[in-house]
Amino acid sequence: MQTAAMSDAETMERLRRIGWRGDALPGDGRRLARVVAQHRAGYELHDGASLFGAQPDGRFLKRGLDPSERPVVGDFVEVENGAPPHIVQVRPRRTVLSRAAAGERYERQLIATNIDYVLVLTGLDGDFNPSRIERYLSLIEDSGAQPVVLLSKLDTRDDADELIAELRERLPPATPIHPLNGKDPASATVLAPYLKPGDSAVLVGSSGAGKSTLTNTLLGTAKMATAAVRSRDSRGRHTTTHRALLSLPSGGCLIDTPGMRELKLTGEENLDLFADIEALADQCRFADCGHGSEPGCAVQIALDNGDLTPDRWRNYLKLHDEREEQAATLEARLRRQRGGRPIDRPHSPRGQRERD
Ligand SMILES: Nc1nc2c(ncn2[C@@H]2O[C@H](COP(=O)(O)OP(=O)(O)OP(=O)(O)O)[C@@H](O)[C@H]2O)c(=O)[nH]1
Ligand SMILES: [Zn+2]
Repeated sequence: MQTAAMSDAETMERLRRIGWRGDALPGDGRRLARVVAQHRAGYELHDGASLFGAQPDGRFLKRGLDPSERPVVGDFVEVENGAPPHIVQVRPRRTVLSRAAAGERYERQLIATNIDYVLVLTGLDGDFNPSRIERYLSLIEDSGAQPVVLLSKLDTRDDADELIAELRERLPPATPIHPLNGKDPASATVLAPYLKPGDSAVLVGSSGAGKSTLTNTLLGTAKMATAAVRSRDSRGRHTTTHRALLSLPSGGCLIDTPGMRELKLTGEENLDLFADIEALADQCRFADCGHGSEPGCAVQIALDNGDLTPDRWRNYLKLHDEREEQAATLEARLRRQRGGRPIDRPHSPRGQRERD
């Protein structure tokens, strides 16, 4: 009995280092593992001790199954031993990062699950772009994961304080913002609260922002290839060799999948960060106000009296247009697929026309 209890405790300890927070281990000779990658040929799993390949059970392959029920990166799954091992069950997810996707019908595509913190990394160099950070935040909203904004390359800029202050003004007050030097271990210690045992984090941001550099600093070794940034556009080359799950010395883990790195807006993200502007637009005299020269336009009034800054309005329009464009592309594609019949559009933020 004693040995069995010991080995359960050890198993639990190992699983905790790859982000497991539950307490019940599966019986029936099954074991628990985490999905770290998905290939055409099957899944790559990690059980806290080693990586191994696995196939999904037949029921996951059934046609018509809601794709969100299939195992995805980040999932904790129960595995039955065999040659090869089989995934027989997906454990309940604590968070779900997803994006809109075009398929046979309009649906969400899962990017990763059981992520506690999304570390949104932006360089304080030419890469610095507050609107892009806002767009990342809108993607993370409703996922259950907490966004954390990281500003790298603090050491390269004398006027960083101004940029940071500007950003603090724009972002929701609860969003943590940490300026840092990704090459300096002392500077990266601000991340400790997000990388405790049982925590899962992902690092997202444009190429060259410093993801590999920061990851190496957190790992305490130079395991990932980093490339010199071309000075003209601050972009690095895509040199990261793919490793999906990294256990950090601090006890937490970092999930690093190509899908996460390519996190993009797709047309269904909500615009809650601009809820104040949406509320303003609802007050325009005309339900279909274009917010140009219409009489009684609440947006123009707010712009005139300074309640709304031109910058924020521009950002809103940019995000809005991007979203509309993506939704339209998606709609056109879906319409082609179903032979020209119109479909229900994803919810549009410009609902004024429906107002009476
Ligand atoms: N001075 C300074 N340079 C940094 C910092 N973080 C990253 N760099 C440099 O920026 C360049 C790009 O960093 P990477 O870590 O390769 O960027 P990445 O986000 O992983 O890029 P991809 O692999 O293309 O996605 C490298 O030359 C780093 O040395 C920092 O905080 N300060
Ligand atoms: Zn208006």
